[in-house]
Amino acid sequence: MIATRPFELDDARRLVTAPALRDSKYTRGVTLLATGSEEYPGAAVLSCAGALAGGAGFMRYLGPETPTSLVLSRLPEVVVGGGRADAAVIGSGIGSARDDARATELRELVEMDLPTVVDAGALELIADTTPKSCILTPHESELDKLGEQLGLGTISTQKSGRRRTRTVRGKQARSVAEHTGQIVLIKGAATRIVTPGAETAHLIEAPSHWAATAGTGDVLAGMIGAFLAGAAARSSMPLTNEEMAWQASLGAWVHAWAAWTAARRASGDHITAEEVLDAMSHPAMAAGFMGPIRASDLARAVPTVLAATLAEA
Ligand SMILES: NC(=O)C1=CN([C@@H]2O[C@H](COP(=O)(O)OP(=O)(O)OC[C@H]3O[C@@H](n4cnc5c(N)ncnc54)[C@H](OP(=O)(O)O)[C@@H]3O)[C@@H](O)[C@H]2O)[C@@H](O)CC1
Ligand SMILES: Nc1ncnc2c1ncn2[C@@H]1O[C@H](COP(=O)(O)OP(=O)(O)O)[C@@H](O)[C@H]1O
Repeated sequence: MIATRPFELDDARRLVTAPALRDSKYTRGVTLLATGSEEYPGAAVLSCAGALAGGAGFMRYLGPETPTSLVLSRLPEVVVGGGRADAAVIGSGIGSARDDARATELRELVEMDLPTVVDAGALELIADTTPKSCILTPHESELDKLGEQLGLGTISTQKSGRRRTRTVRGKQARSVAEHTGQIVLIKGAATRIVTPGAETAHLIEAPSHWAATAGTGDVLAGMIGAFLAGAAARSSMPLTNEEMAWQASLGAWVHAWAAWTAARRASGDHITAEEVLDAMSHPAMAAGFMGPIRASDLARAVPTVLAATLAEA
């Protein structure tokens, strides 16, 4: 088992910032999203919703006609078209990045010195590019595929029991991180963030399992993009791998608590930021009536989690 360090409320408190007097939409970070496709237009909306919920100062969306008009009709805050950005999110809702009309732009983003979340169909670009400043966000089967493309073997053949699968998955994420030099965030009930060269991975154990529904990974990718853009815009130097990994971990932690908050709201209860803070302070005791959520419910709960995190300690 690789060594892990749980990501906790105090870590989130250190990382989440509120806008200050001199801030503008640009200083809060510009996020570029090249997500969604004619096949999966909904993922474009969900990833943009994740970025907006995470507090993006300015969002650009680059994509084909159907997802573009869907994004504009659902989220008029988003500006359509490419342009200067502090971070990017690519691949969510793209079946195959190699076959996508944006393939050239996607490859450029993978190889640029720009913090970039590489999700779903864009993961297939990693094996035949020279990636730089990327956070790879595979789920288990995408990690397996990526390992295979990189010549590192698969995990599916080695599955035997939950604990063994987790161990093997952690090792596989570590070898992809070391081989590519990029950060790997492996999604699941437990999410791990592995940084190349770092001994310890960050670990987020979800306080509920209601996030296990289609589209929540798209929300996560967008939210991490917004966090990266904010951190990059605040910094006078390019973000280090370590700083990027902290933002990815923050994204996974906020996402897990947003799922918890949305599931509590599904019971009909009005859950305040104060109650969320109480649950986050004593995660082992977090309880209450819960019910099914949609990915968009999760995105809507993100601002409450951020408000709870920003409360005075
Ligand atoms: N609203 C939107 O627009 C949405 C768009 N989305 C977008 O869709 C794209 C494809 O993403 P994806 O994760 O679904 O695909 P993929 O990487 O192939 O993994 C497949 C995994 O599922 C499993 N599996 C398959 N069928 C199964 C079954 N019947 N019952 C059980 N398991 C089954 C299969 O397991 P296997 O059988 O291979 O072991 C494998 O583990 C991507 O771009 C994403 O962003 C999503 O975010 C959703 C919302
Ligand atoms: N059993 C579970 N418990 C808690 N969280 C889960 C569970 N299963 C999946 N998740 C979370 O839900 C999200 C699913 O992402 P992903 O697999 O990319 O789905 P999609 O492509 O449909 O968006 C991830 O953030 C993952 O950590």
